[in-house]
Amino acid sequence: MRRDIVITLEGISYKKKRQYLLNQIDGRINKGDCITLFGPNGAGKSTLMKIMAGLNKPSRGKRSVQFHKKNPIGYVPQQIALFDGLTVKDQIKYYQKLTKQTSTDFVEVMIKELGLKDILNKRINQLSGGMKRKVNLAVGVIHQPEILFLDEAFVGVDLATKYDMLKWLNHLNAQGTTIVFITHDWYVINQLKPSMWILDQGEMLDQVNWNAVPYANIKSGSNALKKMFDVDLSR
Ligand SMILES: Nc1ncnc2c1ncn2[C@@H]1O[C@H](COP(=O)(O)OP(=O)(O)OP(=O)(O)O)[C@@H](O)[C@H]1O
Repeated sequence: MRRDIVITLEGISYKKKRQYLLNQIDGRINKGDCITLFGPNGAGKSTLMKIMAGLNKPSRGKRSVQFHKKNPIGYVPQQIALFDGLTVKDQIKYYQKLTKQTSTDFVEVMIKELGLKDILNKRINQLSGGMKRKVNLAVGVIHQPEILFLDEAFVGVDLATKYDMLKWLNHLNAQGTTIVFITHDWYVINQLKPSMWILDQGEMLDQVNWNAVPYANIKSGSNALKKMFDVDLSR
């Protein structure tokens, strides 16, 4: 079955201070895809994600999008962007209003699935780092985006919290939300079962399914990238 294309990237390059941070990246994201941008520190993952999300303009190349909603993108940044003094409940209400999300059903299901009920009346500055990540995810998807970008959304999250977040993401993906994420966590990759776009030093080396990692073409990659693959294979 042919699925709708959401984003197409053709020959995307990104230059900063005469240095190419991304070089000739091609790719296609279809509706309902789950994709991880994978590679060592400094590979260019966050830079590429920002271009995909329309937050950065490429120096060269073309990004085409086919969106259907008015507010199609959800972007959960590495930095937690919440108001310290607000309660979780008020935080959710604030973003609900801001994004004109009128489906209280969706918000209720999210609160239940993400396990936010017990912390609704807590202020953000009373929450642990992992709990803040959960709330950060909740506000990032509150408007039911067509495509969700997650830049290292699981840093410092314990396994129980991760379980809730992954269950919710799998649920959204099964409902048709396209997901693109960055993580250094193999557990997260194994749970979300994504296609892996393997990046190193601004180059796209291969695109493989998560369970075809042993066959990925990383020959021209750095030692750092090779070590990352060794870690997986020796588990
Ligand atoms: N504004 C900028 N000016 C100059 N260099 C930059 C800028 N932003 C990023 N870089 C450089 O571009 C490269 C890619 O950065 P990017 O944050 O995209 O990598 P990443 O793969 O997401 O890394 P990490 O896993 O550490 O988050 C790095 O070498 C970084 O130092």
